[in-house]
Amino acid sequence: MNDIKLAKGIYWVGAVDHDIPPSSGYAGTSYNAYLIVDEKVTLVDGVKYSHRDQFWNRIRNIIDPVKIDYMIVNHVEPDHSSSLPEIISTIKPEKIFCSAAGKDAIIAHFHDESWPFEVVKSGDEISLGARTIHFIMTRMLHWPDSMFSYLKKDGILFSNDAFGQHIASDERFDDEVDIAIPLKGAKFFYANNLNLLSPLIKKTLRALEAMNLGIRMIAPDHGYIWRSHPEKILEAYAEWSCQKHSKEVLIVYDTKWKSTELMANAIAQGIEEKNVPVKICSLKTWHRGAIMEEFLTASTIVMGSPTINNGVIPSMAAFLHYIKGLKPKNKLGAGFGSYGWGGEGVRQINSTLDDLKIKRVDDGLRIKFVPDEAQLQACVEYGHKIAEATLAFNPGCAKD
Ligand SMILES: Cc1cc2nc3c(=O)[nH]c(=O)nc-3n(C[C@H](O)[C@H](O)[C@H](O)COP(=O)(O)O)c2cc1C
Repeated sequence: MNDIKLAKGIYWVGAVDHDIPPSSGYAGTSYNAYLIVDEKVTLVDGVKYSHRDQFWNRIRNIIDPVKIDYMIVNHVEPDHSSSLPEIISTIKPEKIFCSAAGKDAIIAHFHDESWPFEVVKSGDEISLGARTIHFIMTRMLHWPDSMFSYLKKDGILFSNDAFGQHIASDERFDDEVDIAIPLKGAKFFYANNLNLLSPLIKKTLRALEAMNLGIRMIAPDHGYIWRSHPEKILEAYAEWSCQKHSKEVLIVYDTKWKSTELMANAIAQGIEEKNVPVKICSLKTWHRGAIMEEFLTASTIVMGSPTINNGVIPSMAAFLHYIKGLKPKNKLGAGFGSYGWGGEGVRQINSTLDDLKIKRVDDGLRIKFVPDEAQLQACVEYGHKIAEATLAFNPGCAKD
């Protein structure tokens, strides 16, 4: 097993996981942990318990684990911390550095108050010998305990889940692959985990800039390490947290007997006729996470559902619930669907758009049972209207 070095004396000692259930919406991930060999040998974060063998083998390849003095816990979510009891009992660290909320969360997970906690706050520094670590609290990004650890001499920011990507790969660094690959993974991660925290992310990015740290590398807890292009992911986060988007429409729908599908296709035709890019995402084939990844940078969402039992079809109900939690801002929306009698489905879509303060094109388009030629033409014209509203929609950067 070859050592994977970020810089002299600084190693990746994480684990790659190809065994993620398809329900997650991504094919695999890595749990990134880091080892700094200095006078005080320091471990930054752990890995998921199921993948600890890879982690221990990597560490043993470099040093006897009992020689580790310090443990830093940047984030207590179990994919990084479920190996902690075994790590602590094996290495018996002199100190465990974490935030105040991190200490609470570690105790609430593992119920052992005797561990040698050393609570740190923003601006605190510890010396490892030749190197110094500077701590930056990033509360609620994305858990209350989250913090960054910045290795000053080497300019490496250990950023826990921020800037991460759920990708299982043989390569570890952004410069070993096409940069579009880690950026796409980071976009999925942001859209599905962080979008609701965008105001806080903007604030954190501003604070990081003001600190003028001279970051040379960003080492997240998942996916590729931003070794050569840290500026690319910082720029991407600045754009995503502003909820900047291109003029593009997503049609998200489901159908039982295909009438809503006929409507979706005709609406898409109308949008295309006005030269606005459009993607049709059937909830039967698209994972909600992939839809949110697209929606992060698309201006307009058009959601379609038949009315089933006085509401939307269950797959759309699940999607509306999901999108509500992620709080997209600065967007335009519309609803449509086929119905038999009451037609409440479109009203339910409208109500979610209103709750999210997504600007509605209008009250939506409903068609009784199966659309005929004239009704399909009305759908094409509805597509024209959505495209025109999209072209006229220029909201700028989202307000905090
Ligand atoms: C189980 C079931 C429940 C339904 N409940 C309603 C309802 O409460 N209100 C309504 O307007 N239509 C209701 N419908 C009728 C459908 O909305 C109608 O068949 C519609 O055309 C289906 O659209 P689709 O072809 O896109 O699936 C129901 C249909 C089914 C199969």
